[in-house]
Amino acid sequence: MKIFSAQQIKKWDAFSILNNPISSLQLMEIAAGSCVEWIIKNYDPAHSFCFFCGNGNNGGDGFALARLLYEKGFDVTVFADQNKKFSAEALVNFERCKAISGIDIFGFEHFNDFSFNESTVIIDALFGIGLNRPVEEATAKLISFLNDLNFPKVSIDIPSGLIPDEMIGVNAAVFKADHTLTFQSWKKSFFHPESGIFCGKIQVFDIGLSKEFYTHEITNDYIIDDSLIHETYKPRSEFSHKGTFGKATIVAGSFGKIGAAVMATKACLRSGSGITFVTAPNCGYEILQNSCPEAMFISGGQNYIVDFDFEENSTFGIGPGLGTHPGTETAILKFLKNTIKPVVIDADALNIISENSEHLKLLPKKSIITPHPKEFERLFGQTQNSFERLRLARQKAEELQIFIVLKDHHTQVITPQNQVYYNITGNSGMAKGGSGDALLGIITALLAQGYSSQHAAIFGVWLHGKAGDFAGEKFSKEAMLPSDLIEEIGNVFKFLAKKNPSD
Ligand SMILES: NC(=O)C1=CN([C@@H]2O[C@H](COP(=O)(O)OP(=O)(O)OC[C@H]3O[C@@H](n4cnc5c(N)ncnc54)[C@H](OP(=O)(O)O)[C@@H]3O)[C@@H](O)[C@H]2O)[C@@H](O)CC1
Ligand SMILES: Nc1ncnc2c1ncn2[C@@H]1O[C@H](COP(=O)(O)OP(=O)(O)O)[C@@H](O)[C@H]1O
Ligand SMILES: [K+]
Repeated sequence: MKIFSAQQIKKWDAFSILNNPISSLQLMEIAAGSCVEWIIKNYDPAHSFCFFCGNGNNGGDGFALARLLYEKGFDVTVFADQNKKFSAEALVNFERCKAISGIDIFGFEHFNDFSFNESTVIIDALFGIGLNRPVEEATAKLISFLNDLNFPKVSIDIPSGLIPDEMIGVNAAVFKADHTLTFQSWKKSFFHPESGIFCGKIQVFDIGLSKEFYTHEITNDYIIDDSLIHETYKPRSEFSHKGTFGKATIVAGSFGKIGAAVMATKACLRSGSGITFVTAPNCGYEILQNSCPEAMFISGGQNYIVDFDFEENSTFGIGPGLGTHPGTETAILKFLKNTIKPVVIDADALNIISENSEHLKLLPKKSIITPHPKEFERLFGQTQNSFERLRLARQKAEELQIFIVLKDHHTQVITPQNQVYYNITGNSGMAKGGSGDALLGIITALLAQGYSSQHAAIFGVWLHGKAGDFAGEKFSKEAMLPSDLIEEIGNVFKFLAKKNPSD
């Protein structure tokens, strides 16, 4: 699914109004109507709703929603600033609200005296995607007051104070929602940790904006959604043999970190690799042969890897638990000098590369690197925030002609063509040592099976997150282990096969 900027979303609204038999006011009514449906499903009529509406169209959504909820029998109170000019659509909906005697409307100055009760739900319709300057002091105070109240909080379209495409300022006033009910598409700031933290759970409602605009409007930002995955996933042909699904070699482990090699190898085996090798130090021999009997062991040293050979037919995934011993460093750099085939690189292999910027040039074109934010910083330098980090990643992916998998809550896959794919599977149960090792194994297996680097990276992060979600459901986010995630990979493939009409 494409992600558009705030400017593009405004163009999309305008295009839809111009080319479809629909007015701006009708769009607002549809938007408010979809919020009502969600509220009815989630809150019983004993709840009372307290609206905070701005003077733009986001406020207009709020007024329309307040009226529709009142008509459904909910208790509704509205706060708004009648001294400031409303947008045309906001004014119409404000007047419609005002005409209903059962809806009390107060000025913002009265928010302090209002008696909120236990059943209150706060609706934030102060600012939407039209915020174009920092929130003024009085409104910032209101937002801070509301944030301190211990009631459920719902934002309309975007938490007020967030900028849809950019980093927020230091100490910016932002409404902290439990739920964000957004229209037509995700906004970029929902994915980034500094701003995403304000959104709570996100619901996206289709309000019927033009499909023609969506098809033709150009963007470089995408969400990895189910339809993209179904297009990417290649079911296995029954007329096949182990050679059909490639050879993968995991290079991992050192004394005390053989577990990393086990997890990467198991994840690789579970993700469909035809023939799997693991190059590890001898101290891991028995552990690996016992835990991953399907994988063939290749010795790379005694307690850490000091040598391993390039093998033309194999796809290499290198890094988990390697350590950064000078012998290992020499082995990794020698390998990279001798290979031209795309490789998957993570963890200590990235740390070794980051010691000298010249090493980056050894990465074969179309390789996939999977840094977490700290590893990214070691490789490419410090950035002030995740938006800036992403900009730098785009630049580096293009410069080096590699794919960067920037790991995060919403991991980003950055292509050499300057595209960004945001992942929306995965959960905080994966914030545990070992999750990254599993990801390396998954991506290596997909690349070995003939998926392109782009597809292996995109499908890999989605699969990893989805398996993490399945494991979280089974064991809880607290208790789930990266090993449980690996065990769930099979259920993700079953889920895909079920949805695939050709199967
Ligand atoms: N038909 C449609 O288009 C649909 C639109 N929809 C809804 O409209 C929302 C976008 O509405 P919007 O563009 O009117 O702006 P909004 O987000 O309400 O912003 C506030 C307005 O206030 C102003 N302002 C800006 N910054 C400010 C500040 N710091 N402090 C004070 N004032 C500030 C600024 O005006 P200015 O003062 O610059 O003239 C701006 O116009 C969108 O998020 C969705 O909810 C849906 O109904 C679907 C159909
Ligand atoms: N809160 C979270 N939400 C979603 N995914 C997460 C979260 N925390 C971690 N992950 C995922 O888990 C993996 C962690 O990788 P990494 O930091 O390299 O761990 P390690 O090297 O310890 O195995 C990444 O793929 C990351 O996206
Ligand atoms: K809002």
